[in-house]
Amino acid sequence: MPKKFHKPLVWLPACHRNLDLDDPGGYSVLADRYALAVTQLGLQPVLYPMAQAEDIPCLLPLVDGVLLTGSPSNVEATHFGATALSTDLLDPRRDQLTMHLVREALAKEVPLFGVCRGLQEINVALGGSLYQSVHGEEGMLDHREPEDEDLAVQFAERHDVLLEPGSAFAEWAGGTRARVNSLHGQGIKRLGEGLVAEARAPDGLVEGVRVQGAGAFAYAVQWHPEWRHDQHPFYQRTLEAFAQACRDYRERKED
Ligand SMILES: N[C@@H](CCC(=O)NCCCC(=O)O)C(=O)O
Repeated sequence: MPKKFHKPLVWLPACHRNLDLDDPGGYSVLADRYALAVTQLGLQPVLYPMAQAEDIPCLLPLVDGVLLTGSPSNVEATHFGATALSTDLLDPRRDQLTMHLVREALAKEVPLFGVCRGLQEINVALGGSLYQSVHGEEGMLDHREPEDEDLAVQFAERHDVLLEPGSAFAEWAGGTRARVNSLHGQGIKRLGEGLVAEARAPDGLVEGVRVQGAGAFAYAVQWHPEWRHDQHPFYQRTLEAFAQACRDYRERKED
């Protein structure tokens, strides 16, 4: 009898990039920092390349959590009733999968955590909308990273977030204010159905949400807790809470 793999499996949907212009086929990619963070939490990342929405009923039962990662690509504006900017880097295959995966993970009470683009995907999948260029909006900060700087600067803490008193975010942060990084041009405009804003940037932009009434862990953040999480207690405790939810989910599945 083959030994059952002991680590909870976490699905990290791929991004799709044309890394080699001589190879129009493109590549399914996952930034190692997400996979490494998941591994360091004692979980096993899985990618499922080429997975499509119709595969979700077969693939979702195989995993114990879903982590929607960030990506330089934008959620296509057509998903929230707007027109994509000509400058948008898009990833329609990722969108097509995650718009369904969000709803099915919530319906099946599979732990769900969204990071950056992942927050935006959850918001749009639940009927919300996005600012396409937060920095172009009156009174809003520029939330983009300094692209010409090295990664340590790009992912450095950039602004405070104000955390809802009594929220899980405040528990993980040990207070109602925390410093976070910021690497995004889109942002939540209208909240999706059932989302509760529990973290906001100084300009009021919603940067942390909870899915109200979710049967399992269901949170999303605009910042990147995977970045050097071992040096940032707020990031670490957020990720550990997701990991524990995946372990609990797996134990319930095995009962
Ligand atoms: N493109 C969207 C989402 C931004 C995002 O996910 N940034 C992460 C970039 C680093 C990485 O690849 O993980 C936006 O600009 O809002």
